[in-house]
Amino acid sequence: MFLIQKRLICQRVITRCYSFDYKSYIQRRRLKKNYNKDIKMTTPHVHPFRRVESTQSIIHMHRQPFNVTVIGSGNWGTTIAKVVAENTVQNPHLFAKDVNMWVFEENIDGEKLTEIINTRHQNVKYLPGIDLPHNLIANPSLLDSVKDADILVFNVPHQFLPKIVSQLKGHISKNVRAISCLKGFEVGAKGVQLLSSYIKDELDIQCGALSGANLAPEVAKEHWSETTVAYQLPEDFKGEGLDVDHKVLKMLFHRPYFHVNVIDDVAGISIAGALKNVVALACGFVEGLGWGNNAAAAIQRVGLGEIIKFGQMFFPESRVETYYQESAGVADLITTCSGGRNVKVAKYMATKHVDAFEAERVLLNGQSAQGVITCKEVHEWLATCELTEDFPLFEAVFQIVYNKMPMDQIPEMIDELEPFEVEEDDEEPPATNTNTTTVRS
Ligand SMILES: NC(=O)c1ccc[n+]([C@@H]2O[C@H](COP(=O)([O-])OP(=O)(O)OC[C@H]3O[C@@H](n4cnc5c(N)ncnc54)[C@H](O)[C@@H]3O)[C@@H](O)[C@H]2O)c1
Ligand SMILES: O=P(O)(O)OC[C@H](O)CO
Repeated sequence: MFLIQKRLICQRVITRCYSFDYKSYIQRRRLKKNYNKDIKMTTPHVHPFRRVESTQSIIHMHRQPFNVTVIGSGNWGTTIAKVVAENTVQNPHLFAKDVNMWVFEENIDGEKLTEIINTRHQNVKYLPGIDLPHNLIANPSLLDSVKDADILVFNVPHQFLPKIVSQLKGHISKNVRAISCLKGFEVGAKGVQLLSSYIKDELDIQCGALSGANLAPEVAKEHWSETTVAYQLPEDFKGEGLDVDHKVLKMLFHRPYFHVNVIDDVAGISIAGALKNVVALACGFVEGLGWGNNAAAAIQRVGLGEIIKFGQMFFPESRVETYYQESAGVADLITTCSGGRNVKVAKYMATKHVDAFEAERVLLNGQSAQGVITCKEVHEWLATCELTEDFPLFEAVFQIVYNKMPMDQIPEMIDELEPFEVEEDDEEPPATNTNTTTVRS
């Protein structure tokens, strides 16, 4: 036995030494191992295209690395810009190092926010206390920030999106690709639209989405979390290595502390991300009323049901599995209902007896609780379809926020109990023998 083993080892060593280049074999194994680890660590020398023995590998193509611009610099906008800028430095073959971040300019104690970000490398207003990479360049001009971009990452509170998109119209090439990190809907002449579809339609560019259980302050501090990116290859996809695909997106967003799963269900992750903010407001109301964890859990249960129903009814292309399998689904619902801004605003409304806008003003220092706007958009859409009664929790949130409905009426509003009817049966019940078990063949 010992002899056989020894012979096998010798054979392997000989094969490695003489039949091919052992060093490159080890190198390839290392690259493959890193890639298979779902790119847990990204280094300048490891990217998915280099290990592929393909003539279309990115190192053979005549394309410059992708330029990335982040549009938005709020709490999440700045956090995602940090994530992206860390990855562009580490993957110079794939991405241009400098990342432009469009900043809605404002003065902070006499200084421009863009100047503060570019010199002190902190967004002192929207992400204080977090050091930003030096290759993240704040730019107050929207058009200048996008002029060389291959990839646009949209990340603004969604009420500002239409104006931004209208300014961009006519200035963006069809070959640009985009990811929307926004949570909300656009309700207008086209009915209810995903924000990624809105961007796609308005700018004529392919757009996916990023959404997950991602409270920005935790991601910014590099506490581990997961997210979901969803993207569908466009009809004019240029090919691997020449265009944005799932691998490129993973390289752009995945960090050791921010684990990315890339799928193609753009609708599923966007619906879940938008609607969980409405559910979080309801959670905040019952928390503010002092009703405790059971009430919050009940709200989340009903809320998840309405989220899935909304998806199935209006976006049948969304997949039910996404809601429970992906970070963008139930995980985001849980984290937002535990510690998000929507729940804080709603709790403050309940305890201080102020409206949502006053609560936002007092608590958020210019940030936005997106559920406040989303519940109105959802109500408008459901009212148009005469379906408000089918979504009693969403409707209750709207009525509380905009029509001062008392919060303690939520349980009655969402009560689903059907009246229990006893069926009259005149027939004799069949004789049963409780000691026997019927085995079906
Ligand atoms: N913050 C989070 O934890 C988080 C996490 C995941 C997703 N999101 C989503 O990301 C999106 C962006 O959220 P955020 O947290 O970055 O924003 P935010 O709530 O921090 O909003 C502040 C931003 O809005 C900008 N702003 C103010 N007035 C403006 C105007 N007139 N035009 C354009 N911009 C203006 C400010 O300059 C600032 O950049 C939202 O849809 C949100 O739901 C947020
Ligand atoms: O702070 P919120 O309530 O806007 O929620 C933040 C994120 O959407 C959580 O993923």
